[in-house]
Amino acid sequence: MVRLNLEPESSLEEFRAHIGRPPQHPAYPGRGNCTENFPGEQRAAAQAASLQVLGYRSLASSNGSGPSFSTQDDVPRTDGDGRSLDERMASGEFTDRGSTKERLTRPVRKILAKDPVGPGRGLAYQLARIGKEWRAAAAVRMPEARGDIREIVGEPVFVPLQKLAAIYGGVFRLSFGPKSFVVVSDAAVARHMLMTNATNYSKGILSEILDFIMGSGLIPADGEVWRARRRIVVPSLHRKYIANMVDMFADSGLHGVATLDAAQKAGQAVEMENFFSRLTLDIIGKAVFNYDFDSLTHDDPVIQAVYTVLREAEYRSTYPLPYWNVPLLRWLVPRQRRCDEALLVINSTLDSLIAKSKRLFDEEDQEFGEDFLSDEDPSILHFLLASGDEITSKQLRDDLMTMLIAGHETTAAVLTWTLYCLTDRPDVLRRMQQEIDEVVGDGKPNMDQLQKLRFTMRVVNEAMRLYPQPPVLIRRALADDVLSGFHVSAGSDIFISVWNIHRNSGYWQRPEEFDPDRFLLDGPVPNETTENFNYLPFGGGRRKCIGDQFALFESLSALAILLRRFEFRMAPGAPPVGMITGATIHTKEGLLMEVVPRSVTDPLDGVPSNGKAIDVITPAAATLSASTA
Ligand code: HEM
Repeated sequence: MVRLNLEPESSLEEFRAHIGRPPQHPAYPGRGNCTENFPGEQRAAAQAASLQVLGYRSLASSNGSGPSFSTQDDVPRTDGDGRSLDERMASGEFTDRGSTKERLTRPVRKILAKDPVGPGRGLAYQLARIGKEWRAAAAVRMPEARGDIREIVGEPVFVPLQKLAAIYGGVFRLSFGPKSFVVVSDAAVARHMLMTNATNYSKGILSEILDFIMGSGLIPADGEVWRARRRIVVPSLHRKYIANMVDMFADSGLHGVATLDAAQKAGQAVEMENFFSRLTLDIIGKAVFNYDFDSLTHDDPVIQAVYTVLREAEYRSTYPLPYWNVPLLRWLVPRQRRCDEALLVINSTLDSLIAKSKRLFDEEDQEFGEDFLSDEDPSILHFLLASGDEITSKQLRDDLMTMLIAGHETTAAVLTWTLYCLTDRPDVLRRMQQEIDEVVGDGKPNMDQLQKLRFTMRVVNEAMRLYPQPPVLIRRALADDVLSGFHVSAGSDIFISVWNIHRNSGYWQRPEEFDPDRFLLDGPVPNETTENFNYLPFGGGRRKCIGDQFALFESLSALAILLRRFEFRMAPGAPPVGMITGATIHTKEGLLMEVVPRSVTDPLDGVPSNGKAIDVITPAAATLSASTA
């Protein structure tokens, strides 16, 4: 049961008037309409309309007409009085009411003003004057939504944040009792935090949550440790390394083809989120430490351990009480014991991989070029060892673990949501297949070919706009700052909602629509710079993703291989896809698809190839309907 009590602290209209902005918020044009000069009911209706504009794409149900798209619960969450958040917002309940003190003293002022004799009227006048000051003070305070932490526990957090941003604007405070966060949905503010004034922001809560798993790896690290590690790790993903990896991407993709073939022959639908999770785990294992999880074929304790800690990190990021910091509870609570056991499995596996790589490196007896590439071990681990950096095993483990996690579920989520976006856009799918047929055909896609898949790339770019992974970036202010005119104190925790920025009708036309053509085919591949920080799929500034090129080539390769060989349709009776949040956006019920071999004619020689895979490495074994969670 959701108990919403999100009460604004100051008046947005007053704020806008105060700083002389037009009443229509530039980032949320719908807002201006719904709050300006409207009596209550009209305002409520206008708010409802603006929520619809910002609301969710509601696709038809999955039985043949596409999956339905829902929030965490398919039934709208309701308050104690039975009303949903949407209904309560539409009723105008959250609309700003200026200063609370002014509001509370207003009835007294009115009574005093009726005093026929002088003193009451004098007091009323004084109260009115003070009330005006209170209202003026409220107008420059950051808008504030107050609530109950339970409202967002278990719900995809970016969903209520989008609704609240529609009311409170591009920068507002979200408070739960004594805890509060600043929510940023404004591209200019994001640019300020990520680039112009990036040194003022640390990873804050994220470092605290990820400490048990990534230690001082690049994602949670801050300050000098981060600077030193970034300088050393970034060169490991150089262009020659990625070119080297492209062949491995193709081999893994073809391994995936064999798995899908087997599922299809057995008449089984395939849960594609799970499939992509396994495919990208296999790829990142080889890329980072030359380890073949082979999770497409089987489950083993290491894979289980990886998922146990991943889910634990997600659980901790939304659980209000960090009881796992209490040693006794950590031992008493079964899920915490399981997590500790999983960490032991992972750490000892990583330690033995590091030892093996060191051994190989010592035996190699060869001079490396600047790229430190080795045929025997082309991994990032080898690079880090060969580049001669003095590094502790613990730091090495933290770096590897960070890249394993950063590069795995993000790419899996991008592929999952790309495929999802295609489920009701056969026209887009056909154009991709045509491009893939012409450029790659049945072979293994190489780097040159992948670079020519310009339309396929735009499809991935657009899927990352609609489903950014992660949907929210987390920061903590190290010193006081001013965001969009509002004072933010040192120590404030801040969420940059990439989801909101990517779906903002002030930045994007028809923001809820999947439209790969919004990015010009002959233009540059869109990124935060080309799109003026309205588009942040890989973040921006000095903490920008270091694996963006790796991930884009990996995604293109997987799509080129799979879409050449198969048609993907929602499986009959598949549950609604839904969304839940973790570090990335997960489906709620999986993306259950029917996989049908594709019949194609090779555009080069006109011979039907039936899209058969060349060089299938391993016969398929896994049934991919089991959840990895
Ligand atoms: C499509 C896949 C991927 C997406 C969407 C993605 C997204 C992101 C984003 C948004 C950030 C910035 C986080 C922040 O500012 O708080 C980030 C950082 C990072 N990513 Fe990626 N990533 C992907 C793939 C990869 C891969 C394949 C690797 C490694 C091989 C990787 C390694 C990292 C690392 C190490 C950081 C931290 C950089 C730093 O703080 O200095 N990512 N990623």
